[in-house]
Amino acid sequence: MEASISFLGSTKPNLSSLIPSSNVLHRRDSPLPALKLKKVSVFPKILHQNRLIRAQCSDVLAPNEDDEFVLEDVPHLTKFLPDLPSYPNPLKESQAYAIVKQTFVSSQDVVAQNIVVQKGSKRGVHFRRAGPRERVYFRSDEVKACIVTCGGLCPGINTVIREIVCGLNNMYGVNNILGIQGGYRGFYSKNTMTLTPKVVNDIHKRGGTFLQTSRGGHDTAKIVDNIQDRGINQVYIIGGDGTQKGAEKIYQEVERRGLQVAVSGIPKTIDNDIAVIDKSFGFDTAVEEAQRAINAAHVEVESVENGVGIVKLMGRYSGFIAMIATLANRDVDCCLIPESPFFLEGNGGLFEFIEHRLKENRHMVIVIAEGAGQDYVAQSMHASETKDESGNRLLLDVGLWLTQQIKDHFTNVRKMTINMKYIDPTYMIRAIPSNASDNVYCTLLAQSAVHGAMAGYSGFTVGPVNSKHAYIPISRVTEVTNTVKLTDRMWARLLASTNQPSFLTGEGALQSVIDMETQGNFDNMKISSI
Ligand SMILES: Nc1ncnc2c1ncn2[C@@H]1O[C@H](COP(=O)(O)OP(=O)(O)OP(=O)(O)O)[C@@H](O)[C@H]1O
Ligand SMILES: O=P(O)(O)OC[C@H]1O[C@](O)(CO)[C@@H](O)[C@@H]1O
Ligand SMILES: [Mg+2]
Repeated sequence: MEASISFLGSTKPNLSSLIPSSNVLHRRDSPLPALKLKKVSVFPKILHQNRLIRAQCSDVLAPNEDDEFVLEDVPHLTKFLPDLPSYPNPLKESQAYAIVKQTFVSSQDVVAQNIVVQKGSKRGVHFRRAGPRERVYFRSDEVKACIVTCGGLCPGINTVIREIVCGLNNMYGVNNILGIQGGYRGFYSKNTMTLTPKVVNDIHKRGGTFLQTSRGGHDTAKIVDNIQDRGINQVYIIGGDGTQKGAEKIYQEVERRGLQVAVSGIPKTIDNDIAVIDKSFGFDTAVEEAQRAINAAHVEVESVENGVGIVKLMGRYSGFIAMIATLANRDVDCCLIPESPFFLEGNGGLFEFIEHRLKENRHMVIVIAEGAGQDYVAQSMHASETKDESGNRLLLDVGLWLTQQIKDHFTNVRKMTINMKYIDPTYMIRAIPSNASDNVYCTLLAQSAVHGAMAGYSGFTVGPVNSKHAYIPISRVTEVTNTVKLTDRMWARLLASTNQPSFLTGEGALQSVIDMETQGNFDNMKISSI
Protein backbone atom coordinates (compact mmCIF):
# COMPACT_ATOMS: atom_id res chain seq x y z
CA MET A 1 0.00 0.00 0.00
CA GLU A 2 2.50 2.63 -1.01
CA ALA A 3 2.37 5.41 -3.54
CA SER A 4 5.57 7.03 -4.55
CA ILE A 5 5.62 10.30 -6.47
CA SER A 6 8.67 12.24 -7.53
CA PHE A 7 8.92 15.91 -8.40
CA LEU A 8 11.40 17.34 -10.81
CA GLY A 9 11.96 21.06 -10.94
CA SER A 10 10.61 23.62 -8.55
CA THR A 11 6.92 23.68 -9.51
CA LYS A 12 5.20 20.88 -7.74
CA PRO A 13 1.82 19.71 -8.98
CA ASN A 14 -1.16 19.68 -6.63
CA LEU A 15 -1.39 16.06 -5.67
CA SER A 16 -4.22 16.15 -3.21
CA SER A 17 -6.50 14.27 -5.56
CA LEU A 18 -3.98 11.46 -5.78
CA ILE A 19 -3.75 10.86 -2.07
CA PRO A 20 -5.94 8.11 -0.69
CA SER A 21 -7.96 9.59 2.15
CA SER A 22 -6.68 7.15 4.76
CA ASN A 23 -3.05 7.80 4.01
CA VAL A 24 -0.66 9.83 6.03
CA LEU A 25 2.13 11.97 4.80
CA HIS A 26 5.74 11.66 5.82
CA ARG A 27 8.39 14.25 5.35
CA ARG A 28 11.83 15.20 6.43
CA ASP A 29 13.25 18.59 7.13
CA SER A 30 15.61 19.06 4.24
CA PRO A 31 13.65 19.57 1.02
CA LEU A 32 14.12 16.53 -1.16
CA PRO A 33 12.55 16.04 -4.55
CA ALA A 34 10.70 12.89 -3.59
CA LEU A 35 7.44 12.36 -1.81
CA LYS A 36 6.32 9.11 -0.30
CA LEU A 37 2.83 8.45 0.85
CA LYS A 38 2.34 5.46 2.93
CA LYS A 39 -0.11 3.87 5.29
CA VAL A 40 1.50 3.85 8.70
CA SER A 41 0.83 0.89 10.88
CA VAL A 42 2.96 1.83 13.83
CA PHE A 43 0.45 4.41 15.06
CA PRO A 44 -2.56 3.42 17.09
CA LYS A 45 -5.58 2.36 15.09
CA ILE A 46 -7.42 5.34 16.44
CA LEU A 47 -5.54 7.56 13.98
CA HIS A 48 -7.19 5.96 11.01
CA GLN A 49 -10.80 5.99 12.12
CA ASN A 50 -13.22 8.26 10.15
CA ARG A 51 -10.43 10.66 9.53
CA LEU A 52 -9.36 12.42 6.47
CA ILE A 53 -5.65 12.64 6.70
CA ARG A 54 -4.49 14.65 3.75
CA ALA A 55 -1.74 17.02 3.05
CA GLN A 56 -1.58 19.71 0.50
CA CYS A 57 1.42 18.21 -1.13
CA SER A 58 2.42 21.37 -2.88
CA ASP A 59 3.34 23.13 0.33
CA VAL A 60 4.70 20.45 2.61
CA LEU A 61 8.34 19.61 2.80
CA ALA A 62 9.55 16.50 1.14
CA PRO A 63 9.06 13.36 3.16
CA ASN A 64 11.15 10.55 4.41
CA GLU A 65 9.38 7.42 5.49
CA ASP A 66 12.05 6.57 8.02
CA ASP A 67 11.21 9.60 10.15
CA GLU A 68 7.62 8.42 10.62
CA PHE A 69 6.53 12.04 10.39
CA VAL A 70 2.75 12.32 10.27
CA LEU A 71 0.91 15.48 9.32
CA GLU A 72 -2.74 15.31 10.28
CA ASP A 73 -3.83 18.01 7.94
CA VAL A 74 -7.03 20.01 7.75
CA PRO A 75 -9.01 20.32 4.53
CA HIS A 76 -8.52 23.33 2.27
CA LEU A 77 -11.21 24.77 0.01
CA THR A 78 -9.02 24.17 -3.04
CA LYS A 79 -9.45 20.47 -2.39
CA PHE A 80 -12.87 20.65 -4.03
CA LEU A 81 -12.63 24.10 -5.64
CA PRO A 82 -9.24 23.85 -7.38
CA ASP A 83 -9.64 27.09 -9.35
CA LEU A 84 -10.39 29.29 -6.36
CA PRO A 85 -8.46 32.57 -6.73
CA SER A 86 -6.23 33.75 -3.91
CA TYR A 87 -5.17 37.27 -2.89
CA PRO A 88 -2.34 38.83 -0.93
CA ASN A 89 -3.18 38.89 2.77
CA PRO A 90 -4.30 42.41 3.77
CA LEU A 91 -2.30 42.00 6.98
CA LYS A 92 0.72 42.84 4.82
CA GLU A 93 -0.41 46.44 5.10
CA SER A 94 -1.48 46.21 8.72
CA GLN A 95 0.09 48.54 11.25
CA ALA A 96 -0.33 45.88 13.90
CA TYR A 97 2.01 43.52 12.12
CA ALA A 98 4.32 46.19 10.68
CA ILE A 99 7.30 45.32 12.87
CA VAL A 100 6.60 41.62 13.35
CA LYS A 101 9.63 39.65 12.21
CA GLN A 102 7.57 37.03 10.47
CA THR A 103 4.00 38.13 9.84
CA PHE A 104 2.93 34.97 8.07
CA VAL A 105 3.08 31.42 9.27
CA SER A 106 5.00 29.27 6.86
CA SER A 107 3.22 26.29 5.38
CA GLN A 108 6.14 24.27 6.67
CA ASP A 109 5.40 25.11 10.29
CA VAL A 110 3.80 22.28 12.18
CA VAL A 111 3.16 21.54 15.84
CA ALA A 112 4.19 18.21 17.33
CA GLN A 113 1.60 16.38 19.36
CA ASN A 114 4.15 14.61 21.45
CA ILE A 115 7.03 16.65 22.81
CA VAL A 116 8.40 14.18 25.30
CA VAL A 117 10.62 12.05 23.11
CA GLN A 118 13.53 9.72 23.41
CA LYS A 119 16.63 9.79 21.29
CA GLY A 120 15.83 7.90 18.13
CA SER A 121 12.08 7.91 18.62
CA LYS A 122 9.74 8.39 15.65
CA ARG A 123 8.66 11.95 14.90
CA GLY A 124 4.97 11.16 15.25
CA VAL A 125 1.82 13.20 14.73
CA HIS A 126 1.87 16.90 13.82
CA PHE A 127 -0.73 19.55 13.11
CA ARG A 128 -0.50 22.69 11.03
CA ARG A 129 0.53 25.72 13.03
CA ALA A 130 -2.27 28.28 13.27
CA GLY A 131 -1.85 31.87 12.16
CA PRO A 132 -2.07 34.23 9.20
CA ARG A 133 -1.04 32.98 5.78
CA GLU A 134 0.63 34.90 2.99
CA ARG A 135 -2.37 34.45 0.71
CA VAL A 136 -6.07 34.50 1.51
CA TYR A 137 -8.94 32.90 -0.40
CA PHE A 138 -11.58 35.54 0.32
CA ARG A 139 -11.67 39.20 -0.62
CA SER A 140 -12.61 41.19 2.47
CA ASP A 141 -15.66 42.75 0.83
CA GLU A 142 -17.04 39.38 -0.24
CA VAL A 143 -16.87 37.76 3.22
CA LYS A 144 -20.20 37.10 4.87
CA ALA A 145 -19.43 35.44 8.19
CA CYS A 146 -21.68 34.00 10.87
CA ILE A 147 -21.11 32.91 14.46
CA VAL A 148 -23.14 30.36 16.43
CA THR A 149 -22.80 29.03 19.98
CA CYS A 150 -24.15 25.62 21.03
CA GLY A 151 -24.22 23.36 24.10
CA GLY A 152 -23.76 24.38 27.74
CA LEU A 153 -22.35 27.65 28.95
CA CYS A 154 -18.71 28.24 29.73
CA PRO A 155 -16.80 31.34 30.85
CA GLY A 156 -15.26 33.07 27.84
CA ILE A 157 -17.82 32.39 25.10
CA ASN A 158 -18.54 36.09 24.79
CA THR A 159 -14.85 36.89 24.52
CA VAL A 160 -14.51 34.46 21.62
CA ILE A 161 -17.54 36.02 19.88
CA ARG A 162 -16.14 39.50 20.43
CA GLU A 163 -12.69 38.64 19.15
CA ILE A 164 -13.98 36.89 16.02
CA VAL A 165 -15.96 40.01 15.17
CA CYS A 166 -13.09 42.37 16.00
CA GLY A 167 -10.50 40.10 14.37
CA LEU A 168 -12.45 39.90 11.11
CA ASN A 169 -13.06 43.62 11.14
CA ASN A 170 -9.78 45.02 12.40
CA MET A 171 -7.41 42.60 10.69
CA TYR A 172 -9.25 41.84 7.45
CA GLY A 173 -11.68 44.72 7.00
CA VAL A 174 -14.74 42.43 7.06
CA ASN A 175 -18.01 44.23 7.75
CA ASN A 176 -20.62 41.60 7.12
CA ILE A 177 -20.97 39.39 10.23
CA LEU A 178 -24.14 37.72 11.46
CA GLY A 179 -24.93 36.24 14.84
CA ILE A 180 -27.05 33.08 14.67
CA GLN A 181 -29.21 33.06 17.78
CA GLY A 182 -30.04 30.06 19.94
CA GLY A 183 -27.61 27.41 18.72
CA TYR A 184 -27.88 25.18 15.64
CA ARG A 185 -31.63 25.42 15.42
CA GLY A 186 -31.24 29.20 15.17
CA PHE A 187 -30.05 28.78 11.56
CA TYR A 188 -33.53 27.82 10.47
CA SER A 189 -35.89 28.92 13.25
CA LYS A 190 -34.71 32.32 14.45
CA ASN A 191 -33.71 35.71 13.18
CA THR A 192 -30.09 36.66 12.89
CA MET A 193 -28.45 39.71 14.38
CA THR A 194 -25.81 41.96 12.86
CA LEU A 195 -22.52 41.89 14.72
CA THR A 196 -20.13 44.82 14.61
CA PRO A 197 -17.21 45.72 16.88
CA LYS A 198 -19.47 48.30 18.48
CA VAL A 199 -22.27 45.82 19.20
CA VAL A 200 -19.90 43.32 20.85
CA ASN A 201 -17.63 45.88 22.48
CA ASP A 202 -18.19 44.98 26.13
CA ILE A 203 -19.74 41.52 25.96
CA HIS A 204 -16.55 39.89 27.27
CA LYS A 205 -17.38 41.36 30.66
CA ARG A 206 -20.52 39.24 30.89
CA GLY A 207 -20.99 35.54 31.47
CA GLY A 208 -23.12 33.32 29.25
CA THR A 209 -23.47 33.71 25.52
CA PHE A 210 -24.59 36.91 23.87
CA LEU A 211 -26.03 34.80 21.05
CA GLN A 212 -27.88 32.34 23.29
CA THR A 213 -27.43 28.59 22.98
CA SER A 214 -29.39 25.35 22.84
CA ARG A 215 -29.07 21.59 22.80
CA GLY A 216 -30.51 19.37 20.05
CA GLY A 217 -31.90 20.73 16.81
CA HIS A 218 -28.98 19.93 14.53
CA ASP A 219 -30.42 19.36 11.04
CA THR A 220 -27.48 19.41 8.65
CA ALA A 221 -29.45 19.87 5.43
CA LYS A 222 -31.57 22.70 6.83
CA ILE A 223 -28.52 24.43 8.28
CA VAL A 224 -26.54 24.27 5.03
CA ASP A 225 -29.61 25.35 3.02
CA ASN A 226 -29.73 28.37 5.25
CA ILE A 227 -26.02 29.06 4.89
CA GLN A 228 -26.42 28.85 1.13
CA ASP A 229 -29.59 30.98 1.00
CA ARG A 230 -28.00 33.75 3.04
CA GLY A 231 -24.78 33.68 1.03
CA ILE A 232 -22.73 32.96 4.16
CA ASN A 233 -19.16 31.90 3.32
CA GLN A 234 -17.49 31.70 6.74
CA VAL A 235 -19.09 29.82 9.62
CA TYR A 236 -17.62 30.04 13.13
CA ILE A 237 -19.03 27.38 15.44
CA ILE A 238 -18.34 27.62 19.17
CA GLY A 239 -19.24 24.53 21.17
CA GLY A 240 -18.26 21.27 22.81
CA ASP A 241 -17.79 17.75 21.49
CA GLY A 242 -21.40 17.48 20.28
CA THR A 243 -21.19 20.84 18.55
CA GLN A 244 -17.93 19.90 16.84
CA LYS A 245 -19.52 16.68 15.53
CA GLY A 246 -22.24 18.89 14.08
CA ALA A 247 -19.61 21.21 12.58
CA GLU A 248 -17.94 18.26 10.87
CA LYS A 249 -21.29 17.28 9.32
CA ILE A 250 -21.82 20.84 8.11
CA TYR A 251 -18.36 20.85 6.55
CA GLN A 252 -19.01 17.53 4.80
CA GLU A 253 -22.28 18.81 3.38
CA VAL A 254 -20.62 22.05 2.27
CA GLU A 255 -17.97 20.01 0.48
CA ARG A 256 -20.58 17.74 -1.09
CA ARG A 257 -22.38 20.79 -2.46
CA GLY A 258 -19.09 22.34 -3.58
CA LEU A 259 -19.65 25.60 -1.69
CA GLN A 260 -16.94 28.11 -0.96
CA VAL A 261 -17.64 28.06 2.76
CA ALA A 262 -14.97 27.93 5.46
CA VAL A 263 -16.25 26.02 8.50
CA SER A 264 -14.27 26.68 11.65
CA GLY A 265 -14.88 25.04 15.02
CA ILE A 266 -13.81 26.67 18.27
CA PRO A 267 -13.82 24.06 21.04
CA LYS A 268 -15.77 25.06 24.14
CA THR A 269 -16.26 22.89 27.19
CA ILE A 270 -16.09 23.64 30.85
CA ASP A 271 -15.44 19.94 31.45
CA ASN A 272 -12.15 20.03 29.50
CA ASP A 273 -13.31 16.82 27.81
CA ILE A 274 -12.07 17.71 24.31
CA ALA A 275 -9.17 15.64 23.04
CA VAL A 276 -5.87 16.83 21.57
CA ILE A 277 -5.92 20.44 22.81
CA ASP A 278 -4.03 21.34 25.98
CA LYS A 279 -7.12 22.55 27.79
CA SER A 280 -10.34 24.31 26.94
CA PHE A 281 -11.10 27.98 27.50
CA GLY A 282 -12.99 28.82 30.67
CA PHE A 283 -11.44 25.91 32.49
CA ASP A 284 -9.01 28.05 34.52
CA THR A 285 -11.81 30.46 35.39
CA ALA A 286 -13.94 27.53 36.56
CA VAL A 287 -11.14 26.13 38.72
CA GLU A 288 -10.58 29.57 40.25
CA GLU A 289 -14.27 30.07 41.00
CA ALA A 290 -14.51 26.58 42.47
CA GLN A 291 -12.03 27.69 45.14
CA ARG A 292 -14.67 29.99 46.60
CA ALA A 293 -17.09 27.13 47.07
CA ILE A 294 -14.43 24.83 48.53
CA ASN A 295 -13.22 27.57 50.87
CA ALA A 296 -16.79 28.21 52.01
CA ALA A 297 -17.28 24.51 52.71
CA HIS A 298 -14.05 24.43 54.68
CA VAL A 299 -14.98 27.48 56.76
CA GLU A 300 -18.36 25.92 57.56
CA VAL A 301 -17.07 22.50 58.58
CA GLU A 302 -14.11 23.65 60.63
CA SER A 303 -16.46 25.85 62.66
CA VAL A 304 -18.51 22.92 63.95
CA GLU A 305 -17.97 19.51 65.53
CA ASN A 306 -17.60 16.66 63.04
CA GLY A 307 -18.30 18.83 60.05
CA VAL A 308 -18.42 17.11 56.67
CA GLY A 309 -18.55 19.41 53.63
CA ILE A 310 -19.44 18.22 50.17
CA VAL A 311 -18.85 20.40 47.11
CA LYS A 312 -20.19 19.25 43.77
CA LEU A 313 -18.40 20.50 40.66
CA MET A 314 -19.15 20.02 36.97
CA GLY A 315 -17.64 17.19 34.97
CA ARG A 316 -19.95 14.80 33.20
CA TYR A 317 -17.43 12.20 32.07
CA SER A 318 -14.22 14.00 32.93
CA GLY A 319 -13.19 15.02 36.41
CA PHE A 320 -10.65 17.69 35.46
CA ILE A 321 -12.32 20.59 37.30
CA ALA A 322 -12.61 18.53 40.48
CA MET A 323 -9.06 17.22 40.20
CA ILE A 324 -7.35 20.55 39.50
CA ALA A 325 -9.55 22.51 41.94
CA THR A 326 -8.62 19.98 44.62
CA LEU A 327 -4.93 20.12 43.85
CA ALA A 328 -5.07 23.91 43.95
CA ASN A 329 -6.88 24.12 47.25
CA ARG A 330 -5.21 21.92 49.94
CA ASP A 331 -8.28 21.91 52.21
CA VAL A 332 -9.86 19.04 50.32
CA ASP A 333 -9.61 15.64 51.98
CA CYS A 334 -11.06 13.57 49.19
CA CYS A 335 -11.79 14.09 45.49
CA LEU A 336 -14.19 11.80 43.63
CA ILE A 337 -14.32 11.82 39.82
CA PRO A 338 -16.18 9.82 37.14
CA GLU A 339 -13.02 8.05 36.00
CA SER A 340 -12.26 6.60 39.43
CA PRO A 341 -14.87 4.21 40.80
CA PHE A 342 -15.33 4.43 44.56
CA PHE A 343 -17.23 2.51 47.20
CA LEU A 344 -18.71 3.47 50.55
CA GLU A 345 -18.67 0.51 52.93
CA GLY A 346 -15.95 -1.71 54.32
CA ASN A 347 -12.18 -1.69 54.33
CA GLY A 348 -10.70 1.05 52.19
CA GLY A 349 -14.15 2.54 51.59
CA LEU A 350 -15.24 6.17 51.85
CA PHE A 351 -17.07 5.80 55.21
CA GLU A 352 -13.97 4.40 56.84
CA PHE A 353 -11.86 7.25 55.47
CA ILE A 354 -14.35 9.90 56.65
CA GLU A 355 -14.36 8.45 60.15
CA HIS A 356 -10.59 8.41 60.19
CA ARG A 357 -10.34 12.06 59.10
CA LEU A 358 -13.00 13.16 61.59
CA LYS A 359 -11.07 11.50 64.41
CA GLU A 360 -7.90 13.18 63.21
CA ASN A 361 -9.14 16.68 62.28
CA ARG A 362 -12.76 16.94 63.47
CA HIS A 363 -13.82 18.02 60.00
CA MET A 364 -13.36 17.11 56.34
CA VAL A 365 -14.17 18.35 52.83
CA ILE A 366 -15.11 16.16 49.86
CA VAL A 367 -15.11 17.45 46.29
CA ILE A 368 -17.18 15.38 43.92
CA ALA A 369 -17.55 15.74 40.15
CA GLU A 370 -21.18 15.51 39.04
CA GLY A 371 -20.52 12.44 36.89
CA ALA A 372 -18.81 10.44 39.65
CA GLY A 373 -20.44 7.26 40.91
CA GLN A 374 -23.43 7.61 38.58
CA ASP A 375 -23.96 3.86 38.22
CA TYR A 376 -23.76 3.50 41.98
CA VAL A 377 -26.38 6.22 42.48
CA ALA A 378 -28.68 4.85 39.76
CA GLN A 379 -28.48 1.39 41.30
CA SER A 380 -29.37 2.55 44.78
CA MET A 381 -32.14 4.87 43.57
CA HIS A 382 -33.49 2.42 40.97
CA ALA A 383 -33.42 5.29 38.51
CA SER A 384 -33.70 4.78 34.78
CA GLU A 385 -31.58 6.64 32.28
CA THR A 386 -32.90 9.83 30.72
CA LYS A 387 -31.26 12.06 28.10
CA ASP A 388 -31.21 15.71 27.15
CA GLU A 389 -32.16 17.00 23.68
CA SER A 390 -28.65 16.39 22.37
CA GLY A 391 -28.68 12.80 23.59
CA ASN A 392 -26.42 13.38 26.60
CA ARG A 393 -27.23 11.28 29.63
CA LEU A 394 -28.97 13.36 32.31
CA LEU A 395 -27.09 12.94 35.56
CA LEU A 396 -28.52 12.08 38.95
CA ASP A 397 -27.52 14.40 41.79
CA VAL A 398 -24.61 12.48 43.24
CA GLY A 399 -23.93 15.28 45.74
CA LEU A 400 -27.35 15.05 47.39
CA TRP A 401 -27.22 11.27 47.26
CA LEU A 402 -23.78 11.15 48.91
CA THR A 403 -24.85 13.63 51.57
CA GLN A 404 -27.76 11.38 52.48
CA GLN A 405 -25.67 8.20 52.45
CA ILE A 406 -23.08 9.71 54.79
CA LYS A 407 -25.74 11.07 57.14
CA ASP A 408 -27.53 7.70 57.29
CA HIS A 409 -24.34 5.76 57.90
CA PHE A 410 -22.97 7.92 60.72
CA THR A 411 -26.31 8.52 62.42
CA ASN A 412 -27.78 5.04 62.14
CA VAL A 413 -24.80 2.70 61.95
CA ARG A 414 -21.96 4.51 63.76
CA LYS A 415 -24.27 6.46 66.13
CA MET A 416 -22.16 9.57 65.62
CA THR A 417 -23.43 13.11 65.29
CA ILE A 418 -22.10 14.77 62.20
CA ASN A 419 -22.72 18.15 60.62
CA MET A 420 -23.27 17.88 56.88
CA LYS A 421 -22.92 20.92 54.58
CA TYR A 422 -23.64 20.39 50.91
CA ILE A 423 -22.70 23.08 48.38
CA ASP A 424 -23.67 22.88 44.70
CA PRO A 425 -22.03 25.86 42.93
CA THR A 426 -22.07 24.25 39.47
CA TYR A 427 -24.16 26.75 37.52
CA MET A 428 -22.73 29.68 39.49
CA ILE A 429 -19.27 28.67 38.33
CA ARG A 430 -20.29 28.18 34.73
CA ALA A 431 -22.10 31.49 34.46
CA ILE A 432 -19.30 33.89 35.35
CA PRO A 433 -17.21 35.92 32.86
CA SER A 434 -13.78 34.57 32.01
CA ASN A 435 -10.73 35.65 33.96
CA ALA A 436 -7.77 37.52 32.50
CA SER A 437 -5.79 34.52 31.30
CA ASP A 438 -8.86 32.89 29.73
CA ASN A 439 -9.60 36.20 27.99
CA VAL A 440 -6.18 36.12 26.39
CA TYR A 441 -6.64 32.46 25.46
CA CYS A 442 -10.06 33.21 23.90
CA THR A 443 -8.51 36.03 21.87
CA LEU A 444 -5.87 33.72 20.44
CA LEU A 445 -8.48 31.09 19.58
CA ALA A 446 -10.69 33.62 17.83
CA GLN A 447 -7.85 35.19 15.86
CA SER A 448 -6.51 31.76 14.85
CA ALA A 449 -9.96 30.76 13.63
CA VAL A 450 -10.25 33.96 11.58
CA HIS A 451 -6.78 33.52 10.03
CA GLY A 452 -7.57 29.89 9.17
CA ALA A 453 -10.89 30.69 7.51
CA MET A 454 -9.42 33.61 5.54
CA ALA A 455 -6.60 31.31 4.41
CA GLY A 456 -9.18 28.95 2.93
CA TYR A 457 -9.02 26.14 5.47
CA SER A 458 -12.33 24.49 6.28
CA GLY A 459 -13.53 21.66 8.49
CA PHE A 460 -10.95 22.57 11.09
CA THR A 461 -10.87 23.29 14.76
CA VAL A 462 -8.34 25.48 16.55
CA GLY A 463 -6.55 25.03 19.82
CA PRO A 464 -3.24 24.89 21.61
CA VAL A 465 -1.20 21.72 21.32
CA ASN A 466 1.75 21.90 23.68
CA SER A 467 1.12 25.64 24.00
CA LYS A 468 1.31 26.34 20.25
CA HIS A 469 -1.96 27.06 18.49
CA ALA A 470 -2.73 24.62 15.69
CA TYR A 471 -5.35 23.72 13.10
CA ILE A 472 -6.72 20.28 13.91
CA PRO A 473 -9.12 18.19 11.80
CA ILE A 474 -12.50 18.38 13.54
CA SER A 475 -12.97 14.63 13.56
CA ARG A 476 -9.70 14.30 15.44
CA VAL A 477 -11.09 16.13 18.47
CA THR A 478 -14.44 14.36 18.52
CA GLU A 479 -13.53 10.71 18.12
CA VAL A 480 -12.33 10.34 21.68
CA THR A 481 -13.18 11.99 24.98
CA ASN A 482 -10.47 13.59 27.04
CA THR A 483 -10.61 12.12 30.51
CA VAL A 484 -8.43 12.05 33.60
CA LYS A 485 -6.08 9.08 33.34
CA LEU A 486 -5.74 7.27 36.63
CA THR A 487 -2.56 5.80 35.24
CA ASP A 488 -1.15 9.29 34.72
CA ARG A 489 1.03 11.13 37.21
CA MET A 490 -1.45 13.96 37.74
CA TRP A 491 -3.94 11.69 39.49
CA ALA A 492 -1.09 10.22 41.53
CA ARG A 493 -0.12 13.77 42.54
CA LEU A 494 -3.66 14.35 43.75
CA LEU A 495 -3.71 11.11 45.75
CA ALA A 496 -0.37 12.05 47.25
CA SER A 497 -1.67 15.50 48.13
CA THR A 498 -4.97 14.49 49.76
CA ASN A 499 -3.73 11.13 51.02
CA GLN A 500 -7.17 9.72 50.24
CA PRO A 501 -7.75 6.06 49.40
CA SER A 502 -7.42 5.13 45.73
CA PHE A 503 -10.45 2.77 46.05
CA LEU A 504 -8.54 0.30 43.90
CA THR A 505 -8.30 -2.33 46.60
CA GLY A 506 -10.53 -5.03 45.15
CA GLU A 507 -9.06 -7.93 43.22
CA GLY A 508 -8.48 -6.93 39.60
CA ALA A 509 -9.55 -3.32 40.25
CA LEU A 510 -6.25 -1.90 39.07
CA GLN A 511 -6.25 -4.04 35.94
CA SER A 512 -9.81 -3.08 35.08
CA VAL A 513 -8.89 0.62 35.19
CA ILE A 514 -5.92 0.00 32.92
CA ASP A 515 -8.13 -2.00 30.53
CA MET A 516 -10.76 0.74 30.55
CA GLU A 517 -8.20 3.38 29.67
CA THR A 518 -6.59 1.38 26.90
CA GLN A 519 -9.76 0.02 25.31
CA GLY A 520 -12.17 2.83 26.06
CA ASN A 521 -13.22 5.67 23.87
CA PHE A 522 -10.72 7.95 25.52
CA ASP A 523 -7.89 10.13 24.40
CA ASN A 524 -5.07 7.67 24.80
CA MET A 525 -2.74 9.84 22.81
CA LYS A 526 -2.74 12.51 25.43
CA ILE A 527 -0.68 11.12 28.24
CA SER A 528 -0.55 14.15 30.47
CA SER A 529 -3.19 16.65 29.60
CA ILE A 530 -2.42 19.46 31.97
N1 LIG B 1 -23.36 13.61 16.57
C1 LIG B 1 -23.87 14.82 16.32
N2 LIG B 1 -24.09 15.22 15.05
C2 LIG B 1 -24.61 16.43 14.78
N3 LIG B 1 -24.92 17.34 15.73
C3 LIG B 1 -24.70 17.01 17.01
C4 LIG B 1 -24.16 15.74 17.37
N4 LIG B 1 -24.07 15.70 18.72
C5 LIG B 1 -24.53 16.88 19.18
N5 LIG B 1 -24.91 17.67 18.14
C6 LIG B 1 -25.47 19.02 18.23
O1 LIG B 1 -24.54 19.90 18.83
C7 LIG B 1 -25.18 20.80 19.71
C8 LIG B 1 -24.53 20.79 21.07
O2 LIG B 1 -24.35 19.46 21.53
P1 LIG B 1 -24.33 19.11 23.10
O3 LIG B 1 -25.60 19.56 23.71
O4 LIG B 1 -23.95 17.70 23.24
O5 LIG B 1 -23.24 20.08 23.71
P2 LIG B 1 -21.69 20.14 23.46
O6 LIG B 1 -21.40 20.87 22.21
O7 LIG B 1 -21.10 18.78 23.57
O8 LIG B 1 -21.24 21.06 24.66
P3 LIG B 1 -21.14 20.67 26.20
O9 LIG B 1 -21.28 19.19 26.33
O10 LIG B 1 -19.79 21.15 26.61
O11 LIG B 1 -22.23 21.42 26.86
C9 LIG B 1 -26.65 20.41 19.74
O12 LIG B 1 -27.39 21.35 18.99
C10 LIG B 1 -26.69 19.03 19.14
O13 LIG B 1 -27.86 18.82 18.37
O1 LIG C 1 -26.88 23.18 30.90
P1 LIG C 1 -27.34 21.79 31.14
O2 LIG C 1 -28.12 21.28 29.99
O3 LIG C 1 -27.98 21.62 32.46
O4 LIG C 1 -26.03 20.90 31.13
C1 LIG C 1 -25.19 20.66 32.20
C2 LIG C 1 -24.00 19.94 31.66
O5 LIG C 1 -23.28 20.80 30.82
C3 LIG C 1 -21.91 20.79 31.17
O6 LIG C 1 -21.64 21.97 31.89
C4 LIG C 1 -21.08 20.76 29.92
O7 LIG C 1 -21.32 21.93 29.18
C5 LIG C 1 -21.72 19.58 32.04
O8 LIG C 1 -20.67 19.73 32.96
C6 LIG C 1 -23.06 19.50 32.70
O9 LIG C 1 -23.36 18.17 33.04
MG1 LIG D 1 -20.52 17.63 25.28
